[in-house]
Amino acid sequence: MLEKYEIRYSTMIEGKQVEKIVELPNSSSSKLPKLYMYRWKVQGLLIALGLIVVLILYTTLSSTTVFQENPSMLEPQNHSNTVDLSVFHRDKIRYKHTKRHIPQCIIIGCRKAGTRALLSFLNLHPQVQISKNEMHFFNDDVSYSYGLEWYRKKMPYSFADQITIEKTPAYFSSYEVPKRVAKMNSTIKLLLIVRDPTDRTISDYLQIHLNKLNRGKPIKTFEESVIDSETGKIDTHYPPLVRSLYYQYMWNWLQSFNLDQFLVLSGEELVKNPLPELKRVESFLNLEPSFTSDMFYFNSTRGFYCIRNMTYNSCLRESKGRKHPDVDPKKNLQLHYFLKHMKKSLGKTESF
Ligand SMILES: Nc1ncnc2c1ncn2[C@@H]1O[C@H](COP(=O)(O)OS(=O)(=O)O)[C@@H](OP(=O)(O)O)[C@H]1O
Repeated sequence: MLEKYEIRYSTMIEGKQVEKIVELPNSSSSKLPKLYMYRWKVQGLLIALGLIVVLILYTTLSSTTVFQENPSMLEPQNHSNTVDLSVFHRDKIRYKHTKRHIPQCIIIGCRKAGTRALLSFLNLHPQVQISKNEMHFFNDDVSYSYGLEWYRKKMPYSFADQITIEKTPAYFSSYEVPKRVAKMNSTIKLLLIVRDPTDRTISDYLQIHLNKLNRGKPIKTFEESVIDSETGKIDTHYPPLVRSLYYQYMWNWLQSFNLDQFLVLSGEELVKNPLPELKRVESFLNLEPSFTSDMFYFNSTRGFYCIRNMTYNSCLRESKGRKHPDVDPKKNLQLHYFLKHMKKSLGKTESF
């Protein structure tokens, strides 16, 4: 610790430069040296004060703003479709009094049928909050073992009058899932989007094929994958094929839920024109009519409808809408008949 303090200064005495040193006394009456002695303590105190101010600001702000897009909350009394949603719903604002809720609606599948597009479009509705990630809660034993509270905490914040929607396409083809979902909420609403089984199978194959290619694993053509090289017959255990047998999964779901709890949507219709399919969802979920055609535009480069926003337009990632390999099922009679059988499965499922 410093005991002595001195000030050095130069001055001119009789034309000569003279340097003078004045020693300062180390007494309690000297304020400058005292402050200098305590400068670390003073700095520490200032930093602590700064941190307290930041903490107070953070707690105040985080309790008043949330990542919510909700025009109905901005205009609580006005739920009519005359509200210009393009003005409201795109602003993400965090609100007080929001909570994480267990989903009241789940998009259960099908894989590769347009589940991401459906979820993203539904997210435009002011009364909808979506879980952006696939949760795989009901089909993964480890996740399921964490319990419902774990699942709830993964959900986005929402207002009491909003619906939380989760999508995990693997739910549809997982045997255990219907029972587990029913145990959570036996009156839940379920959205199922289906697609022509042949296209869905090829899309599913393509996804697996590209994953293998990325990991440097051996790859096969579509035909090599669906036809067993030893028997020359259709490999009825090939997962992409099995996953297109919608009817058998639907049967399993109907053991746990009533038919009126499902809304079956068409993947093809969603691609052609999303609005009518979204209107069907709106009325199925008893939501205020809010979807309008100006929310979407057809992007000719992508070949799909995309979301029109006030500040930006957004399409789904490039991995959605890949170019399919040239498969001609008619070249293989067995495959042709198998796929025909699958189409019947689609017909039965769509009639639900
Ligand atoms: N608007 C829009 N934009 C892009 N893609 C669209 C859209 N609507 C539907 N689709 C179709 O969605 C298919 C992917 O389906 P999923 O999102 O269910 O796939 S996944 O199971 O989540 O991997 C994807 O399948 P592929 O064409 O086989 O890639 C698309 O055809």
